[in-house]
Amino acid sequence: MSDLEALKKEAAVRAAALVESGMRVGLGTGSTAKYAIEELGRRIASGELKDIVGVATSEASDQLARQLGIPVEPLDPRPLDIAIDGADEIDPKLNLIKGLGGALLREKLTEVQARRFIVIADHTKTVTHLGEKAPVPVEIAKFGFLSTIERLRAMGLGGRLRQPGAQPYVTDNGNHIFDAQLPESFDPATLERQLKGTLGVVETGFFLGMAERAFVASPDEVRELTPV
Ligand SMILES: O=C(CO)[C@H](O)[C@H](O)COP(=O)(O)O
Repeated sequence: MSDLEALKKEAAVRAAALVESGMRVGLGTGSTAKYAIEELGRRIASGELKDIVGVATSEASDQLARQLGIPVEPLDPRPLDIAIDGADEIDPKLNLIKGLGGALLREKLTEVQARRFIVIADHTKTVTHLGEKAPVPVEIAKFGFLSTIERLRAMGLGGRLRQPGAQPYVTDNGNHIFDAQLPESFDPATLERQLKGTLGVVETGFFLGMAERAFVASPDEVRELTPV
């Protein structure tokens, strides 16, 4: 395991330690969230955790959780006790960019319902301002997606349709993703509102004011961050 992977796992184990028997838990998506799901599976297998219910934010996490003996249920209106997930960027207020893994819609639907939303990451994900390193993924309806992209470009956004191969990327919800390059200076909440008001946009990768704390692992220590 590389040093970076070891750091991601360390952050994930710290977050998974917050899960107690009987909790309903939002299960994130991505390479860091995978370590948290594995740790929950380990704690269940050892008898340390009982009666956990997971709500998975992607088909991949659903499958992994079931393989590890974590009971999985669909999202319903009941609150979740906790949700644990990775992020692509984390600013000092714990505003996030998420969705480079493509699961932003189910992640936001799940994590907004969690009493505690805990972010896990290695130190490369921390930024001073959102957009420093990552684009913001914007999930857009497949129908008319080129027209939606025109509307996004007309707002002054650069970026491109996510297309890893011959065909555009398709999310678990059957939509496409436009990875929008963010301007030098912008207000995330204003841009989020504008994007959500744009015809064809399903959801954005801005997760603003949602995270309670983050476990961020650096080579020296795991730092526990709360919004500044
Ligand atoms: O938002 C996500 C998936 O939609 C992931 O949480 C995010 O991309 C971070 O992934 P990783 O832990 O693999 O760096």
